[in-house]
Amino acid sequence: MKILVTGGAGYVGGTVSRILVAGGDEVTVYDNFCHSQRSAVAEGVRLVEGDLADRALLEGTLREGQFDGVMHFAALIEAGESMKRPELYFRANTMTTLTLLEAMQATGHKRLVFSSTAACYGEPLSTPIAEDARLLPTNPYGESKLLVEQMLKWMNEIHGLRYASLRYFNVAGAMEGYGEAHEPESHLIPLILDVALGRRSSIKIFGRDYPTADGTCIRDYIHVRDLADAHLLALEALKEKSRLIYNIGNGQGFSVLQVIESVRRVTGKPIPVEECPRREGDPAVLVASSEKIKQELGWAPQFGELDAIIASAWEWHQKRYA
Ligand SMILES: NC(=O)c1ccc[n+]([C@@H]2O[C@H](COP(=O)([O-])OP(=O)(O)OC[C@H]3O[C@@H](n4cnc5c(N)ncnc54)[C@H](O)[C@@H]3O)[C@@H](O)[C@H]2O)c1
Ligand SMILES: O=c1ccn([C@@H]2O[C@H](COP(=O)(O)OP(=O)(O)O[C@H]3O[C@H](CO)[C@@H](O)[C@H](O)[C@H]3O)[C@@H](O)[C@H]2O)c(=O)[nH]1
Repeated sequence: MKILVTGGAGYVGGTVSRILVAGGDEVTVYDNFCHSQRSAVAEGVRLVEGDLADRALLEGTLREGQFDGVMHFAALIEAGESMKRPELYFRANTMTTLTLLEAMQATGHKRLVFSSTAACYGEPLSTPIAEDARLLPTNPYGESKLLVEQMLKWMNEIHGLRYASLRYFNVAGAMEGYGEAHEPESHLIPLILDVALGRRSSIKIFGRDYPTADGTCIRDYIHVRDLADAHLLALEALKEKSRLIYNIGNGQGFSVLQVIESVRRVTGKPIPVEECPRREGDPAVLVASSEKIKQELGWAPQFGELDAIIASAWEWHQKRYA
């Protein structure tokens, strides 16, 4: 298949484009490198350097490529930053996606896999969270993605756009030769691994006063390889189905302190911590029910154990900074 991958120089888009290329698909990456490096682009893909806001370039790329599907990863991704600069997130995530949808409509592209997020749910009323749970984001990042989901619903109903919205929980881990390196890094696991490598002196714990057993936030960590598989299944399913919404998580929650303990076990390094106030906009607990995609598409994640996910990230992190 011919696939357009927006944000293909990033962590998840870079992983998925490598898997697509390895499977024989023809991939075009569209990225402006605002949060990534050119060197992260997979070998064997065509690269278009550009901003999603550039309607003419986007439309030209689509018209020329005549893709079988679009995978849309490009976005700003920091919930914490979105609490300080909400306007940035609505422009970068919501408005640019509208530009993409318009360009797809103008060029006859009908299949989209969209990177949505657990942040659409906000503070859940109960866990694990199913897809029909209340959608009430606690930060503008989540809202910027929920607005896209609402646009997608109407583009589907009125223009027949076929889409899959995958609500990822916390993505982690690495595959052979490629892993998580955000620019700049704000995510818990790579930051703790930096401490293990001696690149940082300690890890900040954002909040010890949450209503959880140890007082720190709980998240559901999903291996990037398993997440990538969900994308391939969703793209394939869109040949038959027209509107898919799925949670992608492991169904098990780990607190910030448990993640730090896991890194200590896996790396054998002491990890000094620094207790800090809460980061604004963080929900206390986000744990997925992913039964729907398992039942409907036969998704079967391979990495159930947090230690295994972290071990894969650790292997890659050490090589990257060797
Ligand atoms: N990493 C996670 O835990 C997680 C969880 C839930 C959802 N998501 C979503 O998954 C997607 C990928 O996340 P990631 O972790 O790979 O992030 P990332 O920052 O590594 O990748 C995003 C890529 O998009 C590019 N980009 C951003 N804005 C652009 C624009 N306007 N035009 C062109 N390129 C642009 C960046 O340069 C970068 O290469 C995002 O949509 C994110 O919201 C990620
Ligand atoms: O230095 C740090 C960094 C993070 N945290 C905490 O660790 C948890 C995980 O944080 P982080 O790794 O930044 O991820 P999230 O803020 O949970 O967001 C991720 O996971 C969401 C889905 O759950 C996605 O929507 C986002 O794109 C993705 O960044 C949160 O409770 C943070 O408060 C710390 O205590 N110290």
